[in-house]
Amino acid sequence: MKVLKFGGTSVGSVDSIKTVISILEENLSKGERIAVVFSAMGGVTNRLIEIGKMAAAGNTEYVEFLKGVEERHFAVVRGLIPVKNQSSTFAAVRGLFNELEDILRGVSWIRELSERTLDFIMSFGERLSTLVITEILKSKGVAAEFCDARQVIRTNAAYGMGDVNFEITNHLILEHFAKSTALQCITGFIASTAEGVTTTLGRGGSDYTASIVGAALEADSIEIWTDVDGMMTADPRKVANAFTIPSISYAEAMELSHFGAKVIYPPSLQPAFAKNITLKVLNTFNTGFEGTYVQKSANGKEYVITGISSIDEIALVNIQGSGMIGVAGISGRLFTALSNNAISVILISQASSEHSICFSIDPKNAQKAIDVLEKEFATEIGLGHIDGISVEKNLSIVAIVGEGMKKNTGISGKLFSALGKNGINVVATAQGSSELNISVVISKSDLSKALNAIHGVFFQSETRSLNLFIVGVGLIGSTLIEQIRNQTKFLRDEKLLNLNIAGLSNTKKMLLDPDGIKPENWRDRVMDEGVKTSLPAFVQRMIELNLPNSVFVDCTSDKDIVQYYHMLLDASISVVTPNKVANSGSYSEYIALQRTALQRGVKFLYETNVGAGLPIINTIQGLMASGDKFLKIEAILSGTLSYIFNNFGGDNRFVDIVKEAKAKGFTEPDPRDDLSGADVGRKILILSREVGVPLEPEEVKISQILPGNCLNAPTVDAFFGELEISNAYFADMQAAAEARGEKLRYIAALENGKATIELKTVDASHPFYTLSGSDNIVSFTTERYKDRPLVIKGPGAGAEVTASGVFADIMSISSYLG
Ligand SMILES: NC(=O)C1=CN([C@@H]2O[C@H](COP(=O)(O)OP(=O)(O)OC[C@H]3O[C@@H](n4cnc5c(N)ncnc54)[C@H](O)[C@@H]3O)[C@@H](O)[C@H]2O)C=CC1
Ligand SMILES: N[C@@H](CC=O)C(=O)O
Ligand code: NA
Repeated sequence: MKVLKFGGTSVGSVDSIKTVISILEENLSKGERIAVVFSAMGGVTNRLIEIGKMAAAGNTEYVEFLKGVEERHFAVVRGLIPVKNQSSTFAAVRGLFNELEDILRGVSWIRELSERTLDFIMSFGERLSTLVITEILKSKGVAAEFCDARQVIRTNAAYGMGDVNFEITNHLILEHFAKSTALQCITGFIASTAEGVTTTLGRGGSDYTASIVGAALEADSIEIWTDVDGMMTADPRKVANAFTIPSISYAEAMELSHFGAKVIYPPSLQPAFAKNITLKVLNTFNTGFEGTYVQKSANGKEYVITGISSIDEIALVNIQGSGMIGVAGISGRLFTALSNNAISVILISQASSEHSICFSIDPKNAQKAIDVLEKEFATEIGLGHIDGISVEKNLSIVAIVGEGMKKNTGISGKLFSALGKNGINVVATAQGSSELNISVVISKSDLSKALNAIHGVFFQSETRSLNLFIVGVGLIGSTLIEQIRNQTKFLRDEKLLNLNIAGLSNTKKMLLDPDGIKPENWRDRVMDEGVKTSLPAFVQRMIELNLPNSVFVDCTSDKDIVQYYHMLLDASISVVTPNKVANSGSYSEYIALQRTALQRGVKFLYETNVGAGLPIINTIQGLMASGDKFLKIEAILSGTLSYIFNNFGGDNRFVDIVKEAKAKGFTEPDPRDDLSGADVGRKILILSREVGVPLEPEEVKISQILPGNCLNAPTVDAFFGELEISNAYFADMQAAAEARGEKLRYIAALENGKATIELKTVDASHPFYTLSGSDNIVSFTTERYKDRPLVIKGPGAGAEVTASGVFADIMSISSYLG
């Protein structure tokens, strides 16, 4: 025997009822004995309540509303019963509506709607839907019988939530089913008292009916047909990556539902659980899908936790005082007082110091809880043994649930680290000794971020998302987006990582879209949908969006953008940038950014500040962390100048080589920054700081290679004009070096705490002699690399190598966030 139950949306329209009929026919065709329970058509119960209230208020418009309800049922009859068989069903439906109209007329006359009357009015929902579907089945030749559950389910007279008398009910059900072999179509949700007065079963009522019937008949299974793909790992409206849980235990289902999962209401399934009946949650609108099995013990678990649940809005009450330490009975009195006042407690936490107890409740009970407790502990408060009672609102609870917690260690570590890395503060926490659930109380504004971050770390085999906000889409920014585009498939398939570009800004327009801006059409979208660029608004919006795993990518050379880094890091948003401005300002600024990132548990990464994609900063940080000491750095740190000195000579004009370097994307947005030595100055300054020498910008000694007229040119155009007329100056310099068999090299050095940059000539024996293209070279002499320095060499400027360095920084954040 199998019991099937179809919910409101499953029986809500002609089309969905067609599917229901075919599901039933398929079961019958297998020769399986089944019984079926129906809810009212979707929305009808609420409509009937509304109609009842309108009638009680003397609002005669209820008549129109009732017509609407009637029409929905008529439409089903017209749509699914052959014309020749329709009239008797129309008459039966009309008969029920006549009865309902009479009652409502009475309600409107007396202007009173008791719980008892409301139960009776609501009963029409299930009676109508079940009647109509039974007739449809009969018209198709199925031996079906309408079963009014009021004949077989007995409750007391607690209207709105009747208490079932199982002894009598089980007996009545068995007796009823012994009488007939026809398919029983049972009205969900309703029951009656011994006197025959109609009652209802409360929340999850039709599931309860199925569960009561299934348990009484000792069914092999119960199928709950609903409008979603079973129970999900998290609320799919909040977590886009949520997926169906294939198998879940009764206990887990209970825990998840306690924390708000609405697909099934396990307390109503208790009778079935008690008889060990397997439950399946299936989707009428996706019949091929496996759905969720709910069983005594879940099998084949792939993940250590089963699901994540939450309560959107709770209040946290805290009671504390030195007089509570070691005093027995305080918590007993506390919770008794709450219980006597019908205040339900959702979560309790007490530190072992016994100095305080906090618990969470529905916020609508917050004031009542304070009043009750202030009264209960008036004496202790008066004596100062209890400091007082405080309430914090705008909080949410997130709970991870799963039997896997009993067997595995490190689960709470993983939970708290996911929260920590996303800057989510945990206000209170509780773990039951059943080890089935760990709950955390957090700020309501962090709820969606927390759910997504936690879901990401626990359901690893699903794709994780990193949310990128890219400002500046010039050479490096646009190349980065292109690289992301080319890697999207690889990262998704091989690394289970989704790089979601959630924001983009150029100097004119900006666009933020948490659902992602595709790298294929970002230009069009920013142009068409973007709004006028405002950096403060961009940053503000990012912080408001509060997406998990957010990364701000600054691909500008803007000096003012840096002021936002603090704000971003402080909001637990990582920052990745090739822009050197932040790290080459004052030392205090540099160190403050490092500290903020550290404190907030996020990353500030800038490998491309020096040598573009070459692993220079990472190498230093690795050596420093492992205790090496830097004695000397010698380096060529300008891709532009390297390119110039590698290619200038012969018939080439200096100005043309500079223009070539610019065209190849080696120069700074303003090439004067390269030729003036300013860019190299920033780089050696950053290296100094990384190796622990706290220099200020003005302490870097830069010797100029440019003649005064070029150096002082007011605009980029004027600068190129001056270069045109200064060719001889550079040509002489180059020729002199060549004559000696040497090459011009602009070398930065750090030694004995002093940073210098000089134009030198080197002969063939010098390690810096053989360079080509935009090569950078860095030589580190350290205590460990003393006799033979550690050398890093390669292209140190250009779109591809720089963008890939930025990309690598982004990837290292993704592995950090796990
Ligand atoms: N080109 C290279 O080889 C390397 C460049 N870098 C650094 O990368 C950064 C970008 O360089 P490129 O892409 O070559 O320069 P670029 O000039 O091509 O791109 C910078 C873009 O940022 C935009 N921008 C400036 N301020 C902005 C703001 N407030 N909001 C939105 N957009 C803004 C500009 O309009 C421009 O489109 C610079 O900081 C540079 O120092 C670092 C290493 C190597
Ligand atoms: N303009 C810079 C680019 C890298 O930082 C250079 O030429 O090295
Ligand atoms: Na680098």
